[in-house]
Parts: sequence; structure tokens; C-alpha cells
Amino acid sequence: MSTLNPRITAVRTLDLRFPTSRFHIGSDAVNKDPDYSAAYCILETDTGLEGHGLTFTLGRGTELCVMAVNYLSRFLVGRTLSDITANMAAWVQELTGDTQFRWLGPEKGVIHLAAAALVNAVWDLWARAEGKPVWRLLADLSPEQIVACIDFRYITDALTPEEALEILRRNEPTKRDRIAQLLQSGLPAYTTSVGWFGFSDDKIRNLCQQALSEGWTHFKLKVGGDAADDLRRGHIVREEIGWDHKLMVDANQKWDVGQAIDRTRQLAELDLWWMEEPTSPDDILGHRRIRQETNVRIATGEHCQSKVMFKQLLQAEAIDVCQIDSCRVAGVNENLAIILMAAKFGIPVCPHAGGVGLCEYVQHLSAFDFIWAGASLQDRVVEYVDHLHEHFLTPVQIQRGRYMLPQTAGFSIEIYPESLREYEFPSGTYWLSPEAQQTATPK
Ligand SMILES: C[C@H](O)[C@@H](O)CC(=O)C(=O)O
Ligand SMILES: [Mg+2]
Repeated sequence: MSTLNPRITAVRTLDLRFPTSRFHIGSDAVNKDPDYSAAYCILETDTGLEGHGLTFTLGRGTELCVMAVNYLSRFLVGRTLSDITANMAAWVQELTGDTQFRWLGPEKGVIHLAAAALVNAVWDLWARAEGKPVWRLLADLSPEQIVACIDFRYITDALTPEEALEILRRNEPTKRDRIAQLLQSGLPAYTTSVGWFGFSDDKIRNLCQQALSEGWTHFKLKVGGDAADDLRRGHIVREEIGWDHKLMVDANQKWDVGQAIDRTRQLAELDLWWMEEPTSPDDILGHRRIRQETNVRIATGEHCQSKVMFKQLLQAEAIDVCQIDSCRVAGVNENLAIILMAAKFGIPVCPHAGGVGLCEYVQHLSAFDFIWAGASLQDRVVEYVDHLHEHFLTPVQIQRGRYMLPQTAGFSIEIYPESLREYEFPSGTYWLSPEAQQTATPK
């Protein structure tokens, strides 16, 4: 263990917004004009070491997340790293269970997104103090230490600490082989960047051709528009990628349950590998019905607000694919619980990463899944979107459609100071320029 034990002296929080809406990047049937944004926080310490974290948002909502991060920072300031990591489950309970803030959730919405930024920043600080990337820090923890990071309250009817330990201990003897495999050939991935909702047919064709030449084999298309149009766009993608590659579609919660069933059945002629977010993310029984009444695998999770919801999706046999998100729930610790539950229920984890920083984050969690939990790459693909990586000091490395694991200490989430100065809202140089009027955010 490292001897570095920095004390957190302050939390600096920024409202960061990128003008992606100008080019329809990130657009879907529901979020038609997203400006990829983040409440970004920097944990300052007495040693000079910093911990960086963010929670992903879309444009105008960022302001609320920034305020929530500032409020919750009281659970970090004045503490040493080991004060927090010695009993992380207890600290997470404190962070999410404050007797006044809890009323805003509990464990959902803005306050939970804010908790994610801070929890992830602590993992960044911890990993930097250890001189390891987060995935390696997790790989080197003992099963008992991993279990000690998890708050099992509300999920013991699906996964007890003893069952989690059993999964981890079962995988421990072979974890070195899987680490070696990951270091050599990385994590399989898919691209969503070919098929945003606002892209023209020609653009979709060109992007498919480019992605094929880069070695991609799994592609996702946004649907949820006019039915005939969705099918036509789907066939355009199929014409370009052929029928041997995998195609997934994402409706981003557009439909009622009955409508989702009809539309999924229609789209099934595209030979879908999964249908994503066909209806409200809160509708567990709705997802189950869609799954039962179509012959298509159902994926959801990017808007699944807590481990309790994931527990029910798994218990109800409502999903085929578990899409964790690094910031929707309270960061690494809650995601460890979800990944272990998915392993117990035999459901593959294919993380969501459509946003800023989410690709950088989630590679560490998928590595944890492979090393410790699901212990398989079968039917697992990590989402990749090809945007905004240039702002990160250690952006993801993709080779032939696979994430190659980072070697730099930390959580890969630090953004260049120049980018912070340019895109901080509303005072950054971009937001003060006339161009800014062409994006969705300032309206
Ligand atoms: C608004 C986001 O871009 C969303 O469309 C991302 C998403 O659903 C995905 O990546 O999946
Ligand atoms: Mg999605």
C-alpha cells in the first residue's frame, strides 16, 4: 500500500459544456439537441496530489449538478484519503444518506449524479496515491476489500456479502490470466458514432464505411423516429456493414410499452443484437413484457437510477443486457454491486458510454467485470463514441474496435486546463464567442 495519505482541503467544481448540439453529435429521438456537459470536480489536497471526477449531464441541467456537488463536498473536505477508503461502504452511506439531502432522492436524480462525481474523484485520488490506474487498483484489492467497498443495504435479497465474496473468491485463482489477456488484446467494443439521430443518410453511410475500415464489428443506430424512416435508416446501415456484423438500436425511452412491442417487432427484420431503452427506464415490468413479447434482446441501464432498480430488472428477468453507467449511480462502489449482481444472474454487462468522459471511465469498470465478476468476454461489448477525447490528458486508446487498457495512474478523467478555460459555462472563451449562439445551451 502507498504511504501517501493526502488530506482533502477543498473541492473545486466547474460547469463544463461542449457545444455538441451544433453538429447533432449525441442526438437521439428524445435528446435532440444535447450539449455534452459535465459537473467537473477537483479534490485539492495538502500534498498537491489531486483527484478529478465528473458527472455527465446535458447542457442546462449542469448548473444543478454543480450546486449538488458543492453541497455534498462537505463529506470530503477535511478528511484524509484513508479516512474514506478504510471503510468505503460506510462513507458512501454517509454521502448518500445525509438526513437532509436524502430527501432529494433517495439515491436518484441530481443528488445521486453529484455523488457519482465525488465518489469517482475519490477513486481517482486513491489510484493516483497508489500509482495505478483504477482498474489495476481494483484488480489488486482482495475479495474482502472489494466487498468492504459495497453498501449492500436494499440488495441482500438478490446478493449478500457472502455471495459476492463467493463470486470474487471463485475468480481469484484465474484473474492473472484474464489480466494478461486484457493487457494483450483489450476489451471488445462497439461504436455508436455512426448513427446519431440527427445524421443524414449520406453521413451514416460514410461513417459506417470509415468504422468498418477501422475494424469495428458492432454498430448502434438511434431509432424512435417515424417507423418507416427508422427501418429505412436501419437498412442503410445493413447495406454498409452487411449481415455478419452486429447491429443494435436505441430508442432512448421514446415509446409506451405497447408501441415499443410493435416497433421492436418491425425493427426485428434488421436482425437486431439488442433493442435499447424501448420505454421508460423506470418501467421494470414494461421491459419484461417487451422482452417476452418480442424475440429481441432487451438492453437498458443508462438511466437506471440505482442498484435497487438494477436488482429488480434482474430479478424480474426484464433485461438481457445490463448497461451500467459510470455516473448515473453513485460511482464505482455502486457499480461494483451492480456488476456483481449481473454476474450472479448471468446477464452480460455492456456499459453505456455515450457522453463526455464516460468512455474514459467505464473501461476500468468493464475490466473489473472481466477480472473479478462475469469473468467472460462472451456477449460483452463496451460502448464507444468518437467525440471530445482530445480534451482528456489520457484519452481512451482504441485499436481495431477494442479498448486497450490505460496504464496511467488514476481514473483517466483529467481534462486539460485549457479545455476547462475554454468550455467552462458561461465564462469560458467558447461561451463568450458569437459561435455559442448556435448551440442549444444558451437559449
Ligand atoms: C444523449 C446521449 O447522447 C444518448 O443518446 C446516449 C445514448 O443513449 C447511448 O450512448 O446509448
Ligand atoms: Mg442509449
